[in-house]
Amino acid sequence: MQFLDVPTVLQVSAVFNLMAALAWLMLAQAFRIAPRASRLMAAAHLVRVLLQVSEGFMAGWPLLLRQAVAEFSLLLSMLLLLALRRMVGSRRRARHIAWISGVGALGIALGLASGSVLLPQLASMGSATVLAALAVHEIRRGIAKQLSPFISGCTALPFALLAVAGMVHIGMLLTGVGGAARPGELPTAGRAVVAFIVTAGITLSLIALMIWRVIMRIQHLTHRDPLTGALNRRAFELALAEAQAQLQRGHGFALAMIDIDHFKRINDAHGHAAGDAALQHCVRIWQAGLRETDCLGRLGGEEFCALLPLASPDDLATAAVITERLRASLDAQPLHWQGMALPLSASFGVALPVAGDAQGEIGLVRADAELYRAKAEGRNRVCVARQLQPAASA
Ligand SMILES: Nc1nc2c(ncn2[C@@H]2O[C@H](COP(=O)(O)OP(=O)(O)OP(=O)(O)O)[C@@H](O)[C@H]2O)c(=O)[nH]1
Repeated sequence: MQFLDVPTVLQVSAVFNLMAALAWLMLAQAFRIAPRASRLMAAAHLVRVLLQVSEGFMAGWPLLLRQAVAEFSLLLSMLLLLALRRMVGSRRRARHIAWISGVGALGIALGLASGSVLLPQLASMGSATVLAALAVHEIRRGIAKQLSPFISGCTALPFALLAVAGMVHIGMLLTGVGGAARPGELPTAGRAVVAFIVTAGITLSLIALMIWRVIMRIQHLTHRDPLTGALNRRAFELALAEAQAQLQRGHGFALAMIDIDHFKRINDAHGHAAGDAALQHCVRIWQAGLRETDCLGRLGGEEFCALLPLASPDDLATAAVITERLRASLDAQPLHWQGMALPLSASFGVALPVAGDAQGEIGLVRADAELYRAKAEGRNRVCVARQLQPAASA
């Protein structure tokens, strides 16, 4: 790549990093989008800018100092992994990142102390490579379920490239092939371009993750009840209409209407906050008892409905078993409120939907009638609708 001027590539890279840092800071400060993750990203880019800009000043510095700045900065720029974890909503603790970075930093320090040129480079590149591989894993775990394999693959690609480039670099350091750059020396044009492409790719990947996160947040706000996290009425009605459409294709489901028993008493005796906590408690318990394919909606107040997909369209017995499990689990787990255990129970009405009822209203009315019966028969029970007989053909 003789036609490429390495200092120019480095300058372009520094300007790119500076713009990216400013953009992340703007997202954090002005738009308040994922502020902590955005600030971490800005910091990671600024480290790279400082490194690239300071190369001119460092020319007269002792070799040891130049090498320390170069290797520790590389490790520090991997701060972006912490930002990435936030964006994909990783629930695992970040302790392993601290361990890998700590071992890397120790390796760099020991290498510098021993006067070796190779060891600090191996330590920083080794830990950066492991952290990049870890980033690929976090992306696959965090978003692969919600996005197509192509999109999650594209998002993970720059991190995979960084891991591969890191391994190649380590190989070159160990074998001496390709004359790995000594600290303070300019990299070859090829390396400068690869570093720039990987940096730009990682930035684009993180921007894509940020957009995905914002979309998920908007979806959550528009589809979920803010108090309990269950689907709101509108989202539940959409899910029901979709399930009705699937019914024509032979995919059955059941509806379980739910109403918490004597809920007013909780509000009256312990206050509205206790009532809110009771609603959250119930939803937490029911969500834990439902499968991923089921959905739970809050239709209003203390009234909920569960939509339960069935393997066979007439399988009312399975729906009754699932609903009974929901009833029993709430009955067994009182709400702990200000040192008291408040018993809670709910009544349930189960019915199958009716074909041709596009919005599922008939199914809801039938389940509601069973719920009414459960209340009338003493509450804390499940009542199941009789199966409708298919209309006799003419
Ligand atoms: N804390 C709280 N209370 C709510 C909320 N939405 C509705 N409520 C209350 O829920 C209560 C519903 O009471 P009722 O419809 O009489 O029903 P109930 O006391 O559960 O009696 P049964 O259904 O007959 O067992 C009312 O007091 C509402 O104010 C909410 O979001 N939070």
